[in-house]
Amino acid sequence: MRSDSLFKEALEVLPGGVSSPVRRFEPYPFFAKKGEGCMLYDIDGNRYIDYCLAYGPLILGHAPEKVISAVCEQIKKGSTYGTPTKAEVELAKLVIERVPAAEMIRFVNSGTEATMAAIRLARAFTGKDKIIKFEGAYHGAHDYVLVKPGSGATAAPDSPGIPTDTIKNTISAPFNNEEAVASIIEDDDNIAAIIVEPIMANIGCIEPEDGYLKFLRKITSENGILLIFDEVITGFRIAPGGAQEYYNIAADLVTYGKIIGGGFPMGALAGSREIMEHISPAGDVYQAGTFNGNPVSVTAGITTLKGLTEDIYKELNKKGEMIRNGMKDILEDNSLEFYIAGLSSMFQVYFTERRVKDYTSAKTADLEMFKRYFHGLLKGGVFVPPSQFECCFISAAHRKEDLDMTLEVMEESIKKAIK
Ligand SMILES: Cc1ncc(COP(=O)(O)O)c(C=O)c1O
Ligand SMILES: N[C@H](C=O)CCC(=O)O
Repeated sequence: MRSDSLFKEALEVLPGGVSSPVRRFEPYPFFAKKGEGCMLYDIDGNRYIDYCLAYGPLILGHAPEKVISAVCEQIKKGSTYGTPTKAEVELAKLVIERVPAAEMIRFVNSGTEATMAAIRLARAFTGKDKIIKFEGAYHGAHDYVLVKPGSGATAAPDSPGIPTDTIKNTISAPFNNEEAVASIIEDDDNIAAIIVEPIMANIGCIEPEDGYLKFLRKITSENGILLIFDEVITGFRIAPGGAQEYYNIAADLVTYGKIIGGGFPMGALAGSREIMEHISPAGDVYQAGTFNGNPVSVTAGITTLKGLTEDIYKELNKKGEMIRNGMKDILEDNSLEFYIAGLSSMFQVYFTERRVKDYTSAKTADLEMFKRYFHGLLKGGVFVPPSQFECCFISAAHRKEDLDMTLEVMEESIKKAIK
């Protein structure tokens, strides 16, 4: 069966034909058959150089041998136990070694669960109710954070079904704007936490301006507010210690997902002992999960973190530079207005004359042009996330020849996309 027919069947049984909204694109999404290294294969016989990488977790590429063999060994011994395991302790130590501000960690099943638990913990710890999040930031699909969100919810924000009583505790602010945050805090002494994606990767890819994260650190510390870094994407991607290491800032709480599970479902929240010991059963902030610390995901996480050597980070940075510089050259040669964003192994292009620094400037991008660019890439065998408001990722499995080929396809697709 081909993707077009399978999509018709899927529409009958899955809302919108997919299991997560971002996966849908027009006229129909391709259905994956297998992934290998940096390549993704569909059931129609096509092969794509993959820069979506399942929206970030696959930093070592698809099906890395060491991860797969460790997971297979684990599965033979059981898939879940409902008891503690030695592996959880090992993974906790691996994270804590890499992230100095993390002294304890709770494993959960997704980034959504991680941010939900972190916000509850911050509220309990501070005795305050409200949170500040940034416009266009995405922290998962739960009620506390679906206010001016990014990712798939950019098109239809502020989902129905969320009580107004919940939403009133979530204040959204423009990113990279010190005055906006300062004035919210000045007017309201009931703020428990600021939650921030240190690099906003769910509205494309937006970096913090110089000093912005330091400003957030300072204003939160001075006002008894916890600073939560949502590192579901940046964690273990831009440096072993994530954005905290990259920007040299210690957050009070940090949330993880994606890479920490080595391609299997997992999330986590971490922080100082003083804060984390409020989580049940050490403390009374309830957090629980049948699959928390699942041994299969934990095994994949351990193998992945151990595989992320210094050399791999250096290579990832180089590959990112190569793609970003190559794209700049192509766009300049074609006299297009554009903004190339990203660092390390993250990148995105916006077809706009504006410098993209927040939700409002990101929204000035030409979305029709992006659509044509996306379809051109797909036709040429390159898969990036189908939305302007997602980030592209490079893995350790991408080789120089894959990047060269990608730039050729990008050039062709951009030429065709210009109207
Ligand atoms: C920054 C960020 N936080 C939280 C989430 C939610 O993670 P998950 O999809 O694993 O629930 C995501 C992605 O989905 C994310 O990019
Ligand atoms: N942008 C989201 C995560 O980073 C995409 C994943 C999803 O919601 O399916």
